[in-house]
Amino acid sequence: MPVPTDSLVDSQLSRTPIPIPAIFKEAEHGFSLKKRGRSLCFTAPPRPPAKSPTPISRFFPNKHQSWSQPRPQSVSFRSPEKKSLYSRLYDEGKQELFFDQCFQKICKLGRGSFGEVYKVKSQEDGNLYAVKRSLQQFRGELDRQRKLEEVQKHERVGKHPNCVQFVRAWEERRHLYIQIELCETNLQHFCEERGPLHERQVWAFFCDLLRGLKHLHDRNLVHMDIKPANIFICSRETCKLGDFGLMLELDRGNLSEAQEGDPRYMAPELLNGEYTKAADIFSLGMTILEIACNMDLPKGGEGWQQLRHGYLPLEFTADLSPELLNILTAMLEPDHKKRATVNGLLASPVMRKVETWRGLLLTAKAGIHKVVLVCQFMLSFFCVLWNYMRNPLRWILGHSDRTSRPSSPVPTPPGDCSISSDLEDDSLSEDVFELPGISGSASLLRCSLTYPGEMDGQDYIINNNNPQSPDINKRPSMGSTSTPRNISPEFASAGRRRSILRSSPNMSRISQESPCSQRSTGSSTRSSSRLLDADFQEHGQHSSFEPRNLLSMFEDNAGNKD
Ligand SMILES: Nc1ncnc2c1ncn2[C@@H]1O[C@H](COP(=O)(O)OP(=O)(O)OP(=O)(O)O)[C@@H](O)[C@H]1O
Ligand SMILES: [Mg+2]
Ligand SMILES: [Mg+2]
Repeated sequence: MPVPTDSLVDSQLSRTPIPIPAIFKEAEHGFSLKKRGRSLCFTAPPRPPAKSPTPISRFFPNKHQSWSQPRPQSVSFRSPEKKSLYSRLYDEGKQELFFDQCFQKICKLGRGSFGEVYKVKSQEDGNLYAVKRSLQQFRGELDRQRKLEEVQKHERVGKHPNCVQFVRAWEERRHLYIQIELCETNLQHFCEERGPLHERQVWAFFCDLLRGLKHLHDRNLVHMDIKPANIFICSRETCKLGDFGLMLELDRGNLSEAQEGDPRYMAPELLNGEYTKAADIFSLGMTILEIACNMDLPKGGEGWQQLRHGYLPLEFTADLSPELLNILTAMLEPDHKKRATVNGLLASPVMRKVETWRGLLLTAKAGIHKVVLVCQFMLSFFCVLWNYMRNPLRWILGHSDRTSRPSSPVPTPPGDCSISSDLEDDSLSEDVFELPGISGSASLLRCSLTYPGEMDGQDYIINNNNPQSPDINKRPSMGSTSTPRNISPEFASAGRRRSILRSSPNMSRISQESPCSQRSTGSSTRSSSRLLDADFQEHGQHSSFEPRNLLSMFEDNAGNKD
C-alpha cells in the first residue's frame, strides 16, 4: 500500500497509533475495492445480547406487570399514561396478534441487531409501511426500557423529509413493534445493485443527508450510527437517515449509555469517550468516501489507522473532483474540534449550488410523476369508454353476467401469494422446506387455496423464479445489516451452509433468508393455512399429506360445480 511521502502526513502517521479495540484484531490491513453483490449475512453477525445480568423476573415472573400481559399496548413517550391500542379491525377475543390482525405481512426487508423489519400493508388505511419487530422478547423491565428507548428517540426526531418517519409503536407479548415509513431500499443495497455511483448522484445523496443531519444536530441529537445500511432511499431517490436506536440526546445527559456504532465508520475520538456531533460528521464522511470511491472500508488494522490520521488513499480518491476531496478531508479531520460542522458544510458554495439544483430536480421529478399519473388515468378511462362504444350490448351483457355470479373471494394475483400475515408461518415454512422436493407443490397448494371458487379459466402458475414476482425478490441481500463484530468460524460455516441451501434449486425460493419468502396467503386464506398446519402436525409427513388434499380439493371443486 503506497503511503504518501508528504512530510506532513508522515509526521501524523508517526504519532502514537490510536488504540484498537480487541474486536478489530482480525480485521484486514489495507484498502480494497468493494466486491459487487457480496452478501451481507457473512459480514454482519448480530450484536451480542445486552450485558445486563439475568433479570430476577426470569426466576419469579411478575404476572402483574402490565407489559407482560397478552393485550397489545401503545408505546409513546409523548403521552406517558398507558393506552390500549385501538383499531377498528382488532378483535380482542381472537388469539392473533395485533400485528397479524391489522397488517398483511408482505415480506422481510432486513434484519439488524435489534429487530427484523417487514414490509406490510395496513388493513386500516391500505398503505404500505415497514414494521420493525424486536428480535427477542423483553427479558425484564430494564431490557424493556432499553428497547422502548428507540421509540422515544424516534419521537424526538420528529418530522423531516430527510429522516425516516415514525408512525406509531406498540408492545405485545413482550415484543416491541415500531411502525415506520416504508423506504425502497437502503444505501448499502442500492450501491451493491448499481455498483460505483456517479459523482453527481453522490452529491445529491450527500446534500439530502446533510439536511437530515442538520435537523438532528439542531435538536442536540447525535445519530451515532451513520452508515449506508442505516440510510434509506425513498421515492424519487431521496435519501433519509434512519435507525435511531443508538442516538444520543446531548441535552438529556445520557452520555453514560452511549455506544459506538459500526467500527468502519466510527470517529477516532469515541475511543476516548468524546461523544459529540463531530462523530456524525466523521461517519458521514466515511460513508461518502465509501460510496464515491466504491471502497471497502477497513474494520481495523493499518488502513483503519491511516484513515483516522487524515490520510485518504490516493489510488481510490484520484478520480474525485477537488471540491469533493476538500469536503471529505474537512469531514475526516482527526481532531474533532477542528472538524467541519453541518452548518459549515451546508454553507459552503459548492453545497449551496448542489442544494439549488437538487431542489429544482426534485420539483421537476414530482411534476413529471403527477403528469404520468394523470395520463395513466386518462388512458384507462378512454380504453373503457372505447370498449363500451364498440359494442355496448356485449359490454352490458358481459357485465351483468359477471355480476350475477355467486360472490367468491377476489382471486389474489399470483405475485400476492407471498403475502402473509402470520408470523408463526415462519416456523412452518422452515419445517416444510427442510423436506426436499416439497416446496414447489406446497406453494402450489397454498396458492390454489387462494381461489376457492372457479379459476376464471386462467392458469395461475406460481413461478418461484419469476423475475416479475414482487420487487423485493430483486434485492441482492436481506441479511443482517447490524454492526459487524468478529465472525466466529461457526457463524461463517453456518453462513456458507445457508448459501448452499439457497443455491439449491429446491430451496431457492423458500429459504428463511429469502427476501420475499412466498409463503401462505393473506387473511382470506389464513384459515386454510391453519388447516394445513393442523394437517402437517397430524400426519407428521408432509409428502403423504399433499396429494390427498390436492385431489380432495379438486373433487370438492368438481362436486360444487355439479
Ligand atoms: N423503513 C424501512 N424501509 C425499508 N427497509 C427498512 C426500513 N427500516 C429498516 N429496513 C431494513 O431493515 C434493516 C434493519 O433495520 P434497522 O437498521 O432499523 O435495524 P436494527 O436492528 O436497528 O439494526 P442495527 O443493527 O443497525 O441497529 C435495514 O438495514 C433495512 O435493510
Ligand atoms: Mg441498522
Ligand atoms: Mg439500530
